[in-house]
Amino acid sequence: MTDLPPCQAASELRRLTDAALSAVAPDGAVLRHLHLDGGKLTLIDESGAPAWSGRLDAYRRIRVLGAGKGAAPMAAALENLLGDRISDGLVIVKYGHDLPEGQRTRHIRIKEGGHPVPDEAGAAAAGEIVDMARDSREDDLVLCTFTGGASALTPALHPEIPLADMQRLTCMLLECGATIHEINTLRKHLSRFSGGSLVRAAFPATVLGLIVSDVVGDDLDVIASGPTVPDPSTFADCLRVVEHYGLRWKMPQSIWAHIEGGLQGRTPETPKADEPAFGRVRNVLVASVKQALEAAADEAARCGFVPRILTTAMSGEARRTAAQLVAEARRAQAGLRPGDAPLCLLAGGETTVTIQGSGKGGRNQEMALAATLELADDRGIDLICVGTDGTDGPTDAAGGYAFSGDLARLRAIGLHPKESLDANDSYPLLLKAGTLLRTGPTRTNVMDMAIMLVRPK
Ligand SMILES: O=C(O)C(=O)CO
Repeated sequence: MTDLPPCQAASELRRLTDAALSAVAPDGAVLRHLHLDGGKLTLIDESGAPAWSGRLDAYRRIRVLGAGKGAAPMAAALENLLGDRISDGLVIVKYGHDLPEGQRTRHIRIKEGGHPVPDEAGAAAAGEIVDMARDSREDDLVLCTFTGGASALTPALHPEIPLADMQRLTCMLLECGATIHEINTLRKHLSRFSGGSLVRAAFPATVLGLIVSDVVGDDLDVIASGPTVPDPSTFADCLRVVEHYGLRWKMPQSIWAHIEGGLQGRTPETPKADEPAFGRVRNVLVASVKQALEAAADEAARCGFVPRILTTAMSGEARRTAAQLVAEARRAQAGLRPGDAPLCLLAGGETTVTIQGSGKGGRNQEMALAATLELADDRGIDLICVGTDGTDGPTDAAGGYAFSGDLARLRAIGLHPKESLDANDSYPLLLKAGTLLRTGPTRTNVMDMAIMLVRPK
């Protein structure tokens, strides 16, 4: 692998990225929102105000239940905070996302399951969590930790739906272009875990939900399919998704029969906001891409840049979004005079890639490659595109860099950026160019970030 181009921008961009990632580490996020003071536990909401507090000795049992790619460090943080006061717990993570040896939890079991396609291990563990929730009493406190990835990890399916059918439906949903809101509308109606069902199972216990967002808009009912959140969606919404993507005659019969049962009032709806169990629940968003961008912006200001957050809802086809970001950077640059402080423009969200080729890459790598092509004749604009979970697409990279004027160098070393982009083959090119970003798995997930540094021409 070639070394990174000798570019100050690369180390500046990496520094801002690291600041952003540490701000949304899920363990730190838990500890910012739960305080223990003289036996009194307080949950702090998004605005910094107390959302709930209670004395630990008022509870017979304190249990931790959760799922998601970043749920293990959250569980560890709860154990560090509450120690032996935690009676037991079970958290499901994606394979490979358990805690490292030596940092394992003592009271909370961590089990691994399949993601993005659910598997037997996830189904068994999710069923076990639902059973634990059901076993709750009024004097139990249930602490729930959820991050992205949890929906696939918790297929506690209604009994008439075989796991193989859910696996087939998951593949169909992932391939048809459905949004996460649409996919999770279906998931919420198929699992006894999701769409507020965990709260229904745990009633009359007190439930505190600690949630890390990997969803544009941070809708709590959508993140992880909202196990502790009332479900505003209905079976009629499921039907709309099924019809919109032409799935009615392709989808497994058992799943259609379940939805049809719901439409005809034979299958009960998911729990809604007026269900009494939600009177005993507090949910708090403990980390989101907004916090990540704010931390990067603060670090940028410390480094002498004038930061500006463009959006926390970046979306669209990766290569087009990259072009829009570059256009925004050029507009900002046009307003700079020599000697002005450089700018740092930040965007968070999640783009998509319509796959046309058979190459290797991910959303962020495609954005970086598309931006490199865009920036051929520019000067003073550099950017980084980062998947905050550290694994962009099916690769071991988190994303990539794009430096203005770098295209000529890439061509000189025999690379063909346009052809690689068209083949969705960004990974090998960025690797050879030395512009691939590798962070390793970060154990958090607040979607993607693009950070641009803009200097006067
Ligand atoms: O539902 C999930 O598991 C997601 O990844 C989105 O939060």
